[in-house]
Amino acid sequence: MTSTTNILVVYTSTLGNTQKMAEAVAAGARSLESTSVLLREATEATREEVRVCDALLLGTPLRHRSADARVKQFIENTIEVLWLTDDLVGKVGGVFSVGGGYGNAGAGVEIAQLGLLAAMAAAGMLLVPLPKTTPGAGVAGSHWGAHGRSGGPNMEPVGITNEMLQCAYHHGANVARVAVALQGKDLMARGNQVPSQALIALFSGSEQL
Ligand SMILES: Cc1cc2nc3c(=O)[nH]c(=O)nc-3n(C[C@H](O)[C@H](O)[C@H](O)COP(=O)(O)O)c2cc1C
Repeated sequence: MTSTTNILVVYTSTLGNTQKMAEAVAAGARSLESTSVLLREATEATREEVRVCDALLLGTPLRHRSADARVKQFIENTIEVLWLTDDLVGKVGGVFSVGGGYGNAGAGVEIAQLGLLAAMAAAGMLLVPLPKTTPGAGVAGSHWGAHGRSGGPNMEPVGITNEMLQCAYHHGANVARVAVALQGKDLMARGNQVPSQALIALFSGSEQL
């Protein structure tokens, strides 16, 4: 009997574009037979949902060259605490984002995506990049993850394209494939000292660990 691989997709969205990317990412993860996929808004997702998943796909709208505050809050409430308890070591991670664009500097895509990946790396997660072989990568690949651009040349809202959604779909499928391949394996060395219960309690707030 094949076991189920749990994929958690977390995002936030105000205008709906990041939600579309998240739904495409989730559809890609669902395209594998042995996955169970949970799509959650960042303010709704719980620490327990993150603790029990095998892979986390985290998506954000860009806000002033950085992640949206709701996604940052999600990181503080979940990844940061589970970093202390080592519950995320060896889980698989991937990221996606949406921005309005504006400017050849990429409007902060790499900085924002790397910020999300840094939180995952600190927690010991295995990060899945976005190779340029990915369909749609020519318009929606940053190498770090899938990125949709919702704005036109003058920041007018034009929405994201099917090609961008296609890229998000394949990124979701890639992350899920890696998680399925690693299912049940514990590859990372252990044995370093864990933080004190007092420190864990200080960081963990009211939600039960
Ligand atoms: C206050 C504010 C700051 C923004 N900063 C950026 C930015 O730094 N880079 C960028 O590409 N887009 C930026 N945008 C554009 C949004 O990322 C874009 O509208 C995106 O589609 C929002 O995601 P949503 O459609 O899921 O709500 C900003 C939008 C707002 C309202």
